[in-house]
Amino acid sequence: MIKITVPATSANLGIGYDTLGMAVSLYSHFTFDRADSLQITGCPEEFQNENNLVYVSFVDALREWGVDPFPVKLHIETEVPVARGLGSSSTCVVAGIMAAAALTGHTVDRAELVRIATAVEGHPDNVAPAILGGAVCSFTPEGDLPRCLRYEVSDRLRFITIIPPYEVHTSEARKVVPQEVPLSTAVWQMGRIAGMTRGLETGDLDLVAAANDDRLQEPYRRALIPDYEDIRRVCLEGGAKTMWISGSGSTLMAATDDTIVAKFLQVRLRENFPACETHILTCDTEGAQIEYL
Ligand SMILES: Nc1ncnc2c1ncn2[C@@H]1O[C@H](COP(=O)(O)OP(=O)(O)O)[C@@H](O)[C@H]1O
Ligand SMILES: N[C@@H](CCOP(=O)(O)O)C(=O)O
Repeated sequence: MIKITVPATSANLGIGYDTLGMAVSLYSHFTFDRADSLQITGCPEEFQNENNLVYVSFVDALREWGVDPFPVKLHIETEVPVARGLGSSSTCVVAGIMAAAALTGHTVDRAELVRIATAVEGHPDNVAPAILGGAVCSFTPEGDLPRCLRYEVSDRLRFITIIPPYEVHTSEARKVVPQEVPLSTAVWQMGRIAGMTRGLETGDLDLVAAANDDRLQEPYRRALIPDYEDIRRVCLEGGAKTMWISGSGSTLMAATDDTIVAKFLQVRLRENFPACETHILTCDTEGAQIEYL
């Protein structure tokens, strides 16, 4: 039996649509064993069948390597909520591919994992940090494999994560993002992406806040999150330096370098938004892990 642990991810980091992402300290655990028939437990009933994204990714990876699919017993224990912008789908994709390798004795390195996972997920910004840990900037050169630039994130940073009780499905949230932008918008984004990665590395939250001013997706996606303005106000008044939509939402992520501010802000958020789940997270540095049980 094998156990695979995959961190949640905050994709985009506001400014880096489909490009930046960071692994955070919230985890999904998946145990797999060979079985006579497919058995899936620990997830909503609607996912307990062969269309389960973990199993679909498992089968895709096996086919990629020319191996016939076989049934497994899969148990899921997750802290990562579904359709809230914390990369639950990526945890499933990464776990399925890693399990396919582990149960067949196929050796895969992290680059191969990122390649297959990006093909399944459609964009690399969640799967790359889920696999590598840290913050990752990824892009795919024409006809080539995805390239991932991994950044250490300062361990002084805390990410106050506010998870509303409503879902935002990534497929829907992608429809509200304009498909074309003026050159001035492209220029606006480019320098800020470098500012965001440098600020996270050095723990310079003034730089992170200056860089976190997205014009590609956040102005359009706020409307999908009814509490966006109120939560942002409480976060900034409560001492956070900046806040972004995590992935495609509905989760919002605020940053501070002061653990006391983080705690006070969490209390204030819980009072003001009792229906929201809140966590104080750090950057996960390890990425996906496998254990043989
Ligand atoms: N435990 C799970 N088992 C199977 N599929 C899951 C599970 N968790 C999430 N998913 C899949 O991921 C989808 C949510 O993905 P998405 O809308 O991209 O949001 P997220 O930000 O959570 O990744 C679900 O609709 C489902 O297809
Ligand atoms: N770049 C994607 C990221 C989606 O992340 P998720 O965690 O919401 O699945 C996007 O912004 O659409």
